Amino acid sequence: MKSTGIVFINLGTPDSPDTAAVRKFLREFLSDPRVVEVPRVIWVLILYLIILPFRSPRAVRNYKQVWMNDISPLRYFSQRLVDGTGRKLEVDYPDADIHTRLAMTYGDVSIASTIDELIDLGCERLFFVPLYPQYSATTTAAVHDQICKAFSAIRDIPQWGWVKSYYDHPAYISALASTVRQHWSENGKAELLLMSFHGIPKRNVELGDPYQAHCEKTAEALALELGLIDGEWISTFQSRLGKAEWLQPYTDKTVISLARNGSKTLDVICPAFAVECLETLEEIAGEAREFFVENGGNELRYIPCLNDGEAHQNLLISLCRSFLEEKNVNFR
Ligand SMILES: C=CC1=C(C)c2cc3[nH]c(cc4nc(cc5[nH]c(cc1n2)c(C)c5CCC(=O)O)C(CCC(=O)O)=C4C)c(C)c3C=C
Ligand SMILES: [Fe+2]
Ligand SMILES: [Fe+2]
Repeated sequence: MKSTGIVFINLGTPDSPDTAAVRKFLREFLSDPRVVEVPRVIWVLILYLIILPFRSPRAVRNYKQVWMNDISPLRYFSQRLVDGTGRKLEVDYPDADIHTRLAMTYGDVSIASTIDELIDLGCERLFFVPLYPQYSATTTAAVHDQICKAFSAIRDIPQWGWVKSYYDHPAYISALASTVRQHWSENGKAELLLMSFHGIPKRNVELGDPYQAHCEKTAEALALELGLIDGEWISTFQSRLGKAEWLQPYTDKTVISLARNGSKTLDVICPAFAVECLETLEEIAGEAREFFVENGGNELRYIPCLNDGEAHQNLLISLCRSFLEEKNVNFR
């Protein structure tokens, strides 16, 4: 088998929880036209005059709350996930020469430099796995853009493939269901399971982004797998930015209204996030929990992401399998 490079890609994260690093990360991320589809001239003004000066200090405070010694949770768990999956791949494919890497869409390590490194190592085949179960132009297409941009500077492009989405993959749904069952066995079952997905602007969906439909399919498949009936689960969208309408119902408003209407216990899972990050640890396990309790709830129990668990590693290997086992590649 020809040497194969497998690149798992996550969003990116600041190098440290200080103003300079957070500003640098937000500037790169929020300058991508895939992420913010506002006319450039207007957006540059908003970004440099409002978002970066006012959001960065708040983001720094939030990142400080979740930082793990010298590393962000997103980088820590993503790296462990990729290292564990790489070790498993060596066992599953002992005769193959497979190199696994973690790359980030924004910040280090970039997709372009990872591609260069793998080609230098002799990889003739490359496979990319964006760690986003649900496709969105804001995340998955941004990864695709960078892969193609990197290849545009390369003369002899390797054979390559990618995973577009895996929102209803049986191994993904069953891995999520196992974490929920594990949580129930340790903590008991709350009155309601809330599945909170990262939001995107509503307009993106109206323009054809399939993200909302993918999230709904994940939520329905997970509820079905867990045997939950209507009224025992709900799905919502978190992390909105700016004044425009984002996908609804909003997680924060839902958590508050559930508590005000008498809910006492709530289990929350964030299926769109492969690993823990600011948005799960600070926004859900921190802020949403406070909202729930301040408004009359007793307990919001956060269910961890799939992180570097074995079920997640097996899922990623399933996503790579057809590419790894393809026999008739490079017809030349
Ligand atoms: C799960 C998929 C994600 C989608 C879809 C997504 C869309 C999206 N995000 C923003 C703005 C921000 N996101 C931020 C953090 C963040 N976003 C994701 C994932 C998705 N984003 C992750 C995994 C993280 C955490 C990164 C980390 O370091 O832990 C942030 C920065 C933090 C903050 O200030 O809240 C912003 C800003 C937009 C505008 C958008 C779609 C239009
Ligand atoms: Fe985001
Ligand atoms: Fe957030």
